[in-house]
Amino acid sequence: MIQICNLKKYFGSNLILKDINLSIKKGEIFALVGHSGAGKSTLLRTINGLENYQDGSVKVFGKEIKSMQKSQLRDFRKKIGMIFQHFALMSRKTVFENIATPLRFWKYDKAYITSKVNELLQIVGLEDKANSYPSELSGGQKQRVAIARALALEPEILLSDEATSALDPNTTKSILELLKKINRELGITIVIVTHEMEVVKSVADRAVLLDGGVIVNEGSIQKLFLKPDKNMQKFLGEEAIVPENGVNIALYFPKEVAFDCVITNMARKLDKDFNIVWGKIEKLNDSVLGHLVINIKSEDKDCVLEYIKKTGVLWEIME
Ligand SMILES: Nc1ncnc2c1ncn2[C@@H]1O[C@H](COP(=O)(O)OP(=O)(O)OP(=O)(O)O)[C@@H](O)[C@H]1O
Repeated sequence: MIQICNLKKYFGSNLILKDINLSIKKGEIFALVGHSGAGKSTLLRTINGLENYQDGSVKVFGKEIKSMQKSQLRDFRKKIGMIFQHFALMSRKTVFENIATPLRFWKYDKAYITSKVNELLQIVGLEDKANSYPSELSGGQKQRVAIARALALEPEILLSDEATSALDPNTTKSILELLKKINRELGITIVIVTHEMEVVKSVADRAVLLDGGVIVNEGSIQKLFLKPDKNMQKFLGEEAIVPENGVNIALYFPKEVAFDCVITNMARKLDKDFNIVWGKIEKLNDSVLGHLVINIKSEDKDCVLEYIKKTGVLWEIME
């Protein structure tokens, strides 16, 4: 659905996106992740033609954005909704009118607008706020209005630029649930820009990690988080503090073995002592992942590794 090849984007003489390659499938929730200034928003905005690009290709629905005429671009943008961190609502208009704005622009008839806006209010759970003004709403409610407005023209893609960054954790959770519902029930492909790991973990199917305009990691959420590589570890700020004696082994439990009693079975079978240095279990989208670091005596290394290899648990020696 979205195909980006060898994309280069300059602002003046500064190269901001450096040879980006990625492809986003229909129906996915895809995240562009990275620290501030990594180029996430710029990359997102090339997808709906809000930013131009100097080199490479950005194809959406099979069409190259750079080669679209103005009128083609207008029709194309109709199929792509967008939401922002600060909602971008019109303060002098009611919730109803905010949501109706794109429909009025495209000159839909009155009856259709009324029924469409009411349907959208129901989807986002704001049936009782049609006549309220944005200033009378909480942050989460404002974002719901913005989502309803973004869905008004029945887009195939929804772009979300830090849509939950200004919200508290509980509101973030409810907005993410809404985005998941929209993805699942309306079949809309969603591309999310975020610097919040919790957002990526709870909704995305796949992600790319951007650093200085370069994709430094990519793949399914399970792949990125199950056994984070050096780039992911740096981004996550996870600095493992481990004992200096013996051998430290990091264990990663994929969902297939997440609930197996691997460690207690190993201790019983091998009759070896080990320390648990640290561990965590977390929810990734709809699956569960465990991560544990153990410390063993150097002389036990071979037999412990031999045992672990048979369990399906991923492992690495921490140097
Ligand atoms: N209109 C612009 N003109 C010049 N430089 C820009 C413009 N927009 C963005 N940049 C620069 O491009 C780089 C990437 O910005 P971008 O907003 O895409 O990053 P980001 O990863 O989305 O970060 P943030 O979350 O802080 O917005 C930054 O160095 C920024 O200063």
